[in-house]
Amino acid sequence: MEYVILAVIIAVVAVGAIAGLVVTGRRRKTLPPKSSGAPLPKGGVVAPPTPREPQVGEEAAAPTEEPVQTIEEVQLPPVAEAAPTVEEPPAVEELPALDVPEPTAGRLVRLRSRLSRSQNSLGKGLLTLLSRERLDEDTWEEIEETLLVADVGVTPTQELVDRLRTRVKVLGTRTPEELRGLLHEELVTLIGEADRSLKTAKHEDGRPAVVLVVGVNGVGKTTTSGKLGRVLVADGRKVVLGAADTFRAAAADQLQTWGERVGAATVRGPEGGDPASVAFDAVKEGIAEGADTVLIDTAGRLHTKTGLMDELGKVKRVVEKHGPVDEVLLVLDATTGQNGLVQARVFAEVVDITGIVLTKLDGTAKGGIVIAVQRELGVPVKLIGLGEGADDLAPFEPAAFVDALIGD
Ligand SMILES: Nc1nc2c(ncn2[C@@H]2O[C@H](COP(=O)(O)OP(=O)(O)OP(=O)(O)O)[C@@H](O)[C@H]2O)c(=O)[nH]1
Repeated sequence: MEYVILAVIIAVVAVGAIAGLVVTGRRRKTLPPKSSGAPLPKGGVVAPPTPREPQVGEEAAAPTEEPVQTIEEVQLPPVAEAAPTVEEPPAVEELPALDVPEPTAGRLVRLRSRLSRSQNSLGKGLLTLLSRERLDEDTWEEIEETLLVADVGVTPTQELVDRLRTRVKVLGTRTPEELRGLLHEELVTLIGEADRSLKTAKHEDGRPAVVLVVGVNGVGKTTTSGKLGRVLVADGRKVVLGAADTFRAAAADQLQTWGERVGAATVRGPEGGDPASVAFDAVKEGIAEGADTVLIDTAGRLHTKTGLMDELGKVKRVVEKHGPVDEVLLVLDATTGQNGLVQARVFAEVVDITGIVLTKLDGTAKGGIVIAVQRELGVPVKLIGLGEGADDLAPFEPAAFVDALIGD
């Protein structure tokens, strides 16, 4: 019996011990993992903590006070505008290709043969006379006459003959090369040095240079304005033309055609309109377009000096409301000789001429007018017209001109 009681006690103790072990093992398994020191996931990005579920018995969080909007207050997103209807692109009008004017440098050399009439009478004529074996008084008189007929003018002719006489005497025997060199030198000296550049560059304040082209009708004024526009375009300038010769609609058409060929805009007014107003508008347009040069063709169809004075004076005054005029170019027809000089004097009294353009030098033996007109007015010849072609206007260079007259 004592053994039975002992066995029961041992059994109870054993069961108790086993039960204790099972409970401890279960508790260990439910312990939360230690958060501290846990390694970061690759890339160093820590995921945001997941919100803790509210537990029963915990206080509910106070509600956030969101303003309640009425239906009227709700802003609706703007209604997308109706997609624009796709318009057909306008038919592209075929524009005529613009001319590319010839470069201005070396034009006189290219056109030298156009001076053939002056070459024969003035250049070659003088050389033949100077090459005579005996230079007697008669020969010197012939030399003088040749110069006068070529319109060199009385005073310059006298000067030249005197210098030639002295130099030929000093020279003694004369070879054709020596004579050519001597005559070249003396003619260039007679033409003289001057600033022949055209003031056509834009001003520092952005205002375009303004060039007035003046002269009587028929001298080639409009043609010269057109050709000069091309010279400027060839030199890289942006040009606006002003057709202030409102007496003849054809003159404005003519100028516009010249402009269109090189992409220069032309400002014109009604036929018979106020030339000063067209000139003013042309400069205004030039400023608006950011042009380098505004070239204004004026009218010369005036029979009285007072009329001319009034009109040209007004054009200049009105244009100068935009700023000073940079060049006033007087166009003269070389074939009219002394008559051209009379016109030049009248114009010089009305406006300050800054340069002369001698046209039609290709059609005359009177190339000496270049010397006479400069002397007469004290204004340099800046350009010469050597034909009716678009690029037959050349900057005047004395040495190249004399070369062309007497040959190399
Ligand atoms: N041979 C030659 N003809 C020229 C030259 N310059 C102009 N002409 C011609 O001279 C003629 C008259 O030229 P225009 O430009 O109409 O003369 P304009 O002075 O403007 O005359 P208006 O417009 O009537 O006032 C035209 O047939 C031109 O082709 C030149 O250098 N050589």
